[in-house]
Amino acid sequence: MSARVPRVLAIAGTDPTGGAGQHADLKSIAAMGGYGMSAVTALVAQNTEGVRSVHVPPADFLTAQLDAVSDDVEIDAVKIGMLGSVPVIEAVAGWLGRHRPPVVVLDPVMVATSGGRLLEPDAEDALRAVLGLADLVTPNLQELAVLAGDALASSWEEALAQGHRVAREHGTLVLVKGGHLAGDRTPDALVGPESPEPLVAFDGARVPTDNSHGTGCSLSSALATLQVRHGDWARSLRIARGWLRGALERSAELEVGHGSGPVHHFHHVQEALETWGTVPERFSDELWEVSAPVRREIEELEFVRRLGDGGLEPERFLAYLDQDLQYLDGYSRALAALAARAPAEEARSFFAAGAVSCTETEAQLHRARLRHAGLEGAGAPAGEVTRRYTTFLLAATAAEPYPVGLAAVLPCYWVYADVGRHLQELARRSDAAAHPYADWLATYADEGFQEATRTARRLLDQAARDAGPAVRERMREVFLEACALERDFFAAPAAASRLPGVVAIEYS
Ligand SMILES: Nc1ncnc2c1ncn2[C@@H]1O[C@H](COP(=O)(O)OP(=O)(O)O)[C@@H](O)[C@H]1O
Ligand SMILES: Cc1ncc(COP(=O)(O)OP(=O)(O)O)c(N)n1
Repeated sequence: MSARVPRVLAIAGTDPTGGAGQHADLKSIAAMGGYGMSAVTALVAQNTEGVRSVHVPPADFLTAQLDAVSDDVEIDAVKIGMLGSVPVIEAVAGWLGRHRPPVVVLDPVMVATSGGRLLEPDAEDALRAVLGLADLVTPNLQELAVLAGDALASSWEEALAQGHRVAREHGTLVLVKGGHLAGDRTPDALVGPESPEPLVAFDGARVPTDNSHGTGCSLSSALATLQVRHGDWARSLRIARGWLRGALERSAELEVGHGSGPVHHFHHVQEALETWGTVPERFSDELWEVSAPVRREIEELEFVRRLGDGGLEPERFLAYLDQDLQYLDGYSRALAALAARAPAEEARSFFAAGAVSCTETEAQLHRARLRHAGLEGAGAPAGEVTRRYTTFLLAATAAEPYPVGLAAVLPCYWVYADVGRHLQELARRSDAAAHPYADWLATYADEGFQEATRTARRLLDQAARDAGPAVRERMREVFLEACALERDFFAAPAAASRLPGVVAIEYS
């Protein structure tokens, strides 16, 4: 199973009421955990009661949309819906010839259930001719009959036989769908070219609802997304069917339109949304808000601006590194003290690992860089700010309640990560041909560091939930004090003291 978010492109028509076409596709892709994109084949004036008119933009313009996406984005899957006309089919086939993504699902849309034609009659042959470009074709019963060149199947067995014929003729998988069967069952089956026996078949009781607008669109785009994740059509279909069933069952909650309404694509996250409304705001959000002025001051510091645009003198950078190395020594001890006092295993392991990483990973990086510049680490005495900051951290983590100690160490994760993002942005905007600190700035963006910041923040929120008002107030004070010390630390390399071996570098 792939853990990456599937990037799925829907090539389809529109539905301004949001229930079918690419609107349904985008919702379904997102509901299945994918990132949805869409290229418009046709603009359809329709609602839950029917199709009023169709406008098909020039096929060249569709090609331009498709190229714009594929020139920029790696596409994991494509879902093709309404194509409408021969030139559009040819444009999509031409593009697929140039950029075939790993998964292609084709829903051969011909007629909306509400009645309107969505494929010109003379385009049926052209549509048949491109079926072989897809990995999976998902016709409803009427579309299946047209593709098979047969009358509408009057039984499920007949539908399966038609599905097998289409699969064999075009060398693709066919999903035979029972949504339009008479009766109270809605089976679906995957049929391949080799055997008339379905590869997998599912059955279920029909959901008693008229809200089935866009079920075919939704199912096919969900399948495209899930297939990227699982690489197994049977598994993807089982998951998609379960989800779609819930979407049909909860469709009445939407109250959209007077006809056959849309399904509830996000029924499965509804509960989470309801809970979100009642979850108290995170304490860390409050801390972040009150620290905004200090963070702005940090961004405006000359040292930060010059580090970002690459114009910082190397000596000042080395002096900063030297002090940071000494700071790391104190920070590592503070994290170890916090680990010792952490009430639960997760926090204990997290801060203990942080203490080790300070000495084993980060300090080594600093030392290597200083060595590269001909300096051994910790050349200058600890500056006044370095001493003040580390003393403060050690006192907070050793002598104050655990939540307060946590509030003291958090800015070094969080403010540093935030400054890092700002520095990266400055570096992107700078016109320094070769940014002298690019590799250093890249370490700020390291995903491991960002993840550690998120964990530290979550642990603080946990600790704040269990703390009384007095401790929370103290957490606020200490957090702000640590932010101010972060600011002073970034400001210090502009001031005075001497790093041995470096020309007149001063550090306060
Ligand atoms: N009332 C219903 N209850 C349960 N499943 C349904 C219902 N209507 C459609 N489905 C399911 O929705 C999916 C789309 O099927 P179908 O309606 O046949 O296609 P289309 O929307 O393309 O006309 C299929 O998986 C089908 O089994
Ligand atoms: C723009 C557009 N594309 C496809 C359809 C048909 O949707 P489908 O999912 O096949 O479901 P029904 O609405 O026909 O049941 C559409 N209406 N519009």
